[in-house]
Amino acid sequence: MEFWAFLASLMGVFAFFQSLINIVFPPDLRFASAKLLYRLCHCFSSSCYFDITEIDGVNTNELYNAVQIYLSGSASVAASRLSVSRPLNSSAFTFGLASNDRLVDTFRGATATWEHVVTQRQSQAFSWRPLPDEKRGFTLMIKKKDKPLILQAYLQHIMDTATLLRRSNEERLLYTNSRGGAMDSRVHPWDSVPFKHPSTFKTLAMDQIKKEAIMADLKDFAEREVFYQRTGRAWKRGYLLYGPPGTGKSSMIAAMANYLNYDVYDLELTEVQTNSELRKLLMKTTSKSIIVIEDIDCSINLTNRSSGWKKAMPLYDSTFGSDDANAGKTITLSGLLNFADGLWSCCGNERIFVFTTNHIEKLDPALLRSGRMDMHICMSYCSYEALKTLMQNYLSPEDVEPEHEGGNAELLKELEEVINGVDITPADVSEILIKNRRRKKHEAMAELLEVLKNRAKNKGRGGSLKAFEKENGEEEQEKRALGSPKEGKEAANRCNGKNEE
Ligand SMILES: Nc1ncnc2c1ncn2[C@@H]1O[C@H](COP(=O)(O)OP(=O)(O)OP(=O)(O)O)[C@@H](O)[C@H]1O
Ligand SMILES: [Mg+2]
Repeated sequence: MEFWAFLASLMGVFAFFQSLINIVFPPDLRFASAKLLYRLCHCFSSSCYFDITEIDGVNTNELYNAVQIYLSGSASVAASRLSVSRPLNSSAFTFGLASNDRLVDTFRGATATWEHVVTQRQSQAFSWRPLPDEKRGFTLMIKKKDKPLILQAYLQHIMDTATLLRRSNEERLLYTNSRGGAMDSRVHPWDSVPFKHPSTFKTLAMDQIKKEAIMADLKDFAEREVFYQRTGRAWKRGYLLYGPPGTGKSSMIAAMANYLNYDVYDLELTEVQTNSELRKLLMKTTSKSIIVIEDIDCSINLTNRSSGWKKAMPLYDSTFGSDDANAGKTITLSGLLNFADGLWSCCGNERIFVFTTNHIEKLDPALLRSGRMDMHICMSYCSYEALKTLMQNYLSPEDVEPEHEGGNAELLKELEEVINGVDITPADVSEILIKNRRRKKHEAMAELLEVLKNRAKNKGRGGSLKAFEKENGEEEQEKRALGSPKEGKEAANRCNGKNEE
């Protein structure tokens, strides 16, 4: 009984104080005073907080991704509750901090507490820019006294560690631009899968001098951040790969990516509607990546910027009005050049642009002009040197050594003589070797020789690539190897092994 009387009097006191607060602080004032109280507490608090959200305005926040990777390393040992995932096609498990869970990290004696904050986004009735359903972010809490000492260095340490972790996992990604597929394609315009192309410079069949020049160029690019900064140049490089189908242009891109450990962005230009869309895609690529536009002559008409070219371009045929009327509504050559070369191309660092084409003669001179693409690389028909690489790949290394016991020397000599007069792509040679791989090695080589001889007989061509190379001497060869910019038609003729008209 006494207990109930006590409880009743306690509730009476509570009600009295509540009505007193209501009288002294009207609702407006109450909110303001709560805010004031919060600020006061904050002033006297010894901690400070930083929010790192997944989406920063329109851009994906690179720091958020870096924190996620960085914490995934320590999360697996330190956190009590983890999210574990295995991305599609990936070979590794990824640990992450579960929603609203915490993890304590230390850096140079200072303590940093991380919290992964995931909240539901309020449903959007209509939006020009649909956002994901969940709002994700990390909150970093550190002591105020540590702020000047560690903040800059700690965040940089996170970025560097995340890069290292990603590279050591060798989980590089192949991105492609999605359209209409994903609901949030405006926020995440790139879809990605792990990049696992096995092509390397070792397996790539081409002339050794050319190959080494390209590798040296790539290495030089990747190692010369200071040079680019000192000379005021954007840290990017452009390569134009041209040549007949099946000569290894795509394989070369994969070899480049594997050599430098870069991600690959395969840009499908026909999926991009406007120049501004192109710019946005570019903004959402990461550093240390290769941005590829394959078959550039087919993706967009780049022969001429005058009105004549539109007729030839089914993609734009009906949609085009006057240039002015359509400015900004369609993708144009100048938009593409800005993408690869203009101010926008510099958002981000250490990026390589690669364009490929089977028809260099169709490209606008603006795209070929000196300095636009740093290197023009002709991928041409199979030379004897390239043939040897392919035989090493598909047969065995010893088979291409003439002095090898059991001797394929005769066959090799004949192959060398015949291939000089035949235009055969590495893709065709690969096919023949794959088809015959179950047979004895010398039988596979004999089969290849047979095919080459037949081709030489049927074609009876004089102006093969090799003949052309011999005619034009070493100097010309070298220029072509490094691809000094030149008119497209001229370059195409050389690459196709024809004499200039
Ligand atoms: N230079 C090469 N070295 C090694 N393999 C090659 C080479 N060229 C072609 N191949 C083989 O032929 C296949 C097709 O080559 P690839 O796709 O790289 O040619 P491409 O030049 O990109 O052709 P396209 O112009 O049709 O896109 C590859 O899978 C590879 O096995
Ligand atoms: Mg290709």
